[in-house]
Amino acid sequence: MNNEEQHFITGQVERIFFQNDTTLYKVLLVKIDKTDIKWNEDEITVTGSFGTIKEEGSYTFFGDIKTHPKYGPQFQATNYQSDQPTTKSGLVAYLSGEQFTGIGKMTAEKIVTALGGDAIDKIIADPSVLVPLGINAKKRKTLVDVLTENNGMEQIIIGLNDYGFGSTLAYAIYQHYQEDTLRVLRENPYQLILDIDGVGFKRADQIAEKIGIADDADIRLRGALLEELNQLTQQEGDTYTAAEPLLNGALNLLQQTRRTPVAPQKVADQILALAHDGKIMSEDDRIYPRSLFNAEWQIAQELYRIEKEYADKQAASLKHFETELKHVEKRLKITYDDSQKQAIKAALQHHVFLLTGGPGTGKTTVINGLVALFAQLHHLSLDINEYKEETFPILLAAPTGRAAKRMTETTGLPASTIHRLLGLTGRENDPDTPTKELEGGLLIIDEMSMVDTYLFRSLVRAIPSDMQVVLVGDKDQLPSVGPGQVFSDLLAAQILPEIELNQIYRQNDDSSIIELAHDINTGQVPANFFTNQSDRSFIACNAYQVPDVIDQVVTHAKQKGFETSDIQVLAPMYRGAAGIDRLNPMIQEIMNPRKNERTKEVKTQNGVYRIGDKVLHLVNSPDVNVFNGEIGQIVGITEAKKSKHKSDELTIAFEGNEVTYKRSDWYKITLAYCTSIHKAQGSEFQMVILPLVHQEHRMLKRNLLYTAVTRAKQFLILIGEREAFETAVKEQSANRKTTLKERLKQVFEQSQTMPHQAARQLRSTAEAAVAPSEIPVASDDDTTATTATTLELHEDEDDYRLTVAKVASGEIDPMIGMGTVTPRSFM
Ligand SMILES: Nc1ncnc2c1ncn2[C@@H]1O[C@H](COP(=O)(O)OP(=O)(O)OP(=O)(O)O)[C@@H](O)[C@H]1O
Repeated sequence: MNNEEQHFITGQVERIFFQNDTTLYKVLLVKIDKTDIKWNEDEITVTGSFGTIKEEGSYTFFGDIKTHPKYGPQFQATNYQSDQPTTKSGLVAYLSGEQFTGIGKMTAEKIVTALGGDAIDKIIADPSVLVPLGINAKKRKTLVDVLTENNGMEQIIIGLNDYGFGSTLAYAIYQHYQEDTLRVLRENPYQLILDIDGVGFKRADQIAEKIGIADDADIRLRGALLEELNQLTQQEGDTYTAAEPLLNGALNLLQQTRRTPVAPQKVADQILALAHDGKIMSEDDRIYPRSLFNAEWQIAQELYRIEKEYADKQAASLKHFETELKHVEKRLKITYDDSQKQAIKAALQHHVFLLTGGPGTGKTTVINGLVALFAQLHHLSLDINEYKEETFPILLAAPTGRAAKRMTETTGLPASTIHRLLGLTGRENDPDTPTKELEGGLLIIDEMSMVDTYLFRSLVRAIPSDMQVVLVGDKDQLPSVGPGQVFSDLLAAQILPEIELNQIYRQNDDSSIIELAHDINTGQVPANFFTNQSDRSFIACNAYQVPDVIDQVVTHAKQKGFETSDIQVLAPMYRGAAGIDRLNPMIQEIMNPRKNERTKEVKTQNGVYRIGDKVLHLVNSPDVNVFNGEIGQIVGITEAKKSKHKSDELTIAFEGNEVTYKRSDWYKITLAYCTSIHKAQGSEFQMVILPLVHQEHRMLKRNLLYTAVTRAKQFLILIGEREAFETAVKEQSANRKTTLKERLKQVFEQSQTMPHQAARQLRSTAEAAVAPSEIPVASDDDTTATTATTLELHEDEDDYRLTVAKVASGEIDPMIGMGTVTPRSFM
């Protein structure tokens, strides 16, 4: 319960105005019997998280009156109880009601006469009380089932309300544990950290404290360690960490929530215990979340399986490669250079082949030639209409919707996201979710640099051993948002055949952008970097001047006829004077201002949305075929009173796809006039405007700048501080900590297999980490003392955006499940 003053309303539910099927949130109209609030009418709207609510049922709601900005005063319930009928007639009416199929008034009367006013409690406690009443087994079963279901769920929801969970989380928790919910919460609330997306250590610890779990209880220390291990790997994109940061981080987390120091030795003991139980894995001085440890091994083993099983099989006969390729060249009107030819040949000869190259080096051109030649050699038609019953034998996929669409456009063949290909919804909590097995002869994956460890593991598992696989990407681009750097590890291992294309083709005399990108990659600031060219320019200014300069540039571009979709501002961070949050509303005012009183707009805590606004989708939603990073345009606004769902709605057009978002879905979108560079991976724009300033020095890395620059098709406008650009060119992007390369070597060269227990050297590592001088112990007046690692911002700021959006929309409670967001994120 919260600490605010609690009031109550007892009454009958007259109508359920609204209920959300995927949360427990409901809006009810209640006829008041009794209350301690001042209210002049006999009805009131009550909102809150409830289990099954029956119209005409009698309930007591606890909470307080709150004024909703739109709907006015309502009673916001933090908890409730069902006032079961206790009068004889009330009970009879209830038990002979619709939900008790087959129970008539006579039977109900018989029960109430025999068992009295607390008949329901008696039946739930011991169903055999019905036997002497001569009620047949079928009816007895109905009675017991319906009563336990109604009451069981109700008790659990009431319990969850008691712990302060909002409707979305309460629903997720109930869905996961069902009737075990309250037992899990009582026995080990920290279990929720592992099982429920959105519950973090702090939240679980509040519950644990309430139910008296000791400061140094093993489960508490383990909860902190597991959360810290996940945070450390997720934030940095690593697949493992070391004992020392893990121990320090966990100690810090433990101290932050309860302020009582815990002996480092006790926490170190729990690292050992977790490793012993196989909950975390360790090897040498590395400590892995179990799922990532397994995923790296499985990737290596699956690739080995594919390679080995294929070795005996006959690859396509390449006797007449040159002649066959000539036909293809003629048809595609191209002459492949030597390395492109080699790439096509190698892809046809090998089972798994890696192709990398910078922008404009002909990767797509090679894919086209490969597809054509593969079809020619296997006598396959590339006309999709000829495959009515059978699956199309060439599978093309990319990690994002937009990259998949580009593949379709450039090859003329169907391409999908990897998620779609595998039948994943993107909402899977468990990275180990089983997927479909793939069918076909050739699989080509583009934009491989964006594929993370988990997704790649799912992909390779689904590949049958008679399928050839070609992985295409640009190794110098930013790595995936999720953990790992799969593509660069695969290349670095030098186990699988690979070719790098170096010759730049997409270039004419006027274009200097691609050349610039390649220069950036060498780590040299080119002499003409800050000199204006026909297709790019540099405007020097400091962080505080950036918005003004962008204002002028965008206004000018609009006057010149550039459309909203042509102009893309890309920035490294959300916050700061030159950050995305500052720039988006400003550009919105230029590109899509409020024209007059009648212009429709809806307000959110993050600003306003209008028809015509460019918006970014922040999560994967395969159910509506919209993916993380896709940009759409608002084409409709429907007010709640006119909408079927009684919620304000936005209709957004994505390429060839219109989707309606209820207000509760708005956390999935944000304005997209300016987006993060990470979100722009896999997309290209006519004009890219790129502000970089020194304030963002943590983010200024070569691969970030390279990725941003390579998004520009026609014009590139660099804005900001010279030294920020110079830093970005010079700062080699730090490699992520991963061991996929080693696993590949272990499996391919030494025939090793994944060990079941890897706690070998952990004891000494964990003990060594317990060096008291290195452990920050917050003093009483220093609740913010923390290690550098936990306060560092995530390289991928997009997690921040999603979390803030969720908080703003009420989807998540700001106190819980902060994910990668740290306290500083909210400053
Ligand atoms: N051998 C070649 N001869 C002539 N033109 C070529 C050759 N190879 C590629 N090109 C042309 O160069 C341009 C870029 O090629 P392509 O799109 O295949 O590169 P890419 O590596 O896929 O680029 P990006 O990664 O930027 O999409 C295309 O216009 C293509 O027709």
